[in-house]
Amino acid sequence: MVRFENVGLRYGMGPEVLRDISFSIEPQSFQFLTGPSGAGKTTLLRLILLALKPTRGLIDLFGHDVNTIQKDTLTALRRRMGVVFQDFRLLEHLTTYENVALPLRVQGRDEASYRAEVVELLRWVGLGERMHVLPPVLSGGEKQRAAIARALIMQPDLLLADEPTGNVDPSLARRLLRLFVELNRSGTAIVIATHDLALMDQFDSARRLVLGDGRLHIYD
Ligand SMILES: Nc1ncnc2c1ncn2[C@@H]1O[C@H](COP(=O)(O)OP(=O)(O)OP(=O)(O)O)[C@@H](O)[C@H]1O
Repeated sequence: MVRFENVGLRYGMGPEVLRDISFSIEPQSFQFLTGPSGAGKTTLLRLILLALKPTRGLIDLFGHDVNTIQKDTLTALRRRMGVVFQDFRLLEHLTTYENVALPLRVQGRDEASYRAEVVELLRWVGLGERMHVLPPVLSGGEKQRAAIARALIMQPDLLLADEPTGNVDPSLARRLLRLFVELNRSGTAIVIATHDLALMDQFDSARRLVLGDGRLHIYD
């Protein structure tokens, strides 16, 4: 579903942050993306999300070359990807329920057609009791799970999560990992960017994409 061939990226006139990156993400696969701080994990995720264009090389996303993609195709491809940002990006004036339902509302869907779906997803992430409160009242871990639910409501083919356990204690990190593994078993491809070694060790059969010095090393 994602293929990079000799991709390079530099910001403005700066040095190349990513150099000759080649790899693929297969449907229903699970991988960690890791490497030291500043290695380019977020940059790589932003390339997949079409938030950045490569300076050189080829990126193929769901069978489309991102360099020649039309704007309407771009929107359709973005919809196939769910993303959990490092800083959650929840809207503070909307309840947990409303935040998670927002992508559906934006699509113009009628609330009656999705209410049960949103409630079920919120229960699945353990926020059944917190759906009517505003984000400032949620704990870090609850915000994290709300952000995950919002990324999942559109049933993406690919879920990208940037440091999803960065702000939670180890026991919640384990629960979140179980959530991602369960989701993967139901068919979603997953990329988790993290430098949490303990987290990766809990799922050591997962593929590891390791960034360092602008290059990518793959451990299957
Ligand atoms: N908008 C930008 N403009 C210029 N340089 C940038 C920009 N964003 C990131 N960089 C640089 O690109 C490099 C890679 O950054 P990136 O955020 O992708 O790394 P990371 O591996 O996600 O780091 P962390 O683990 O700390 O989040 C860093 O040297 C960073 O300073």
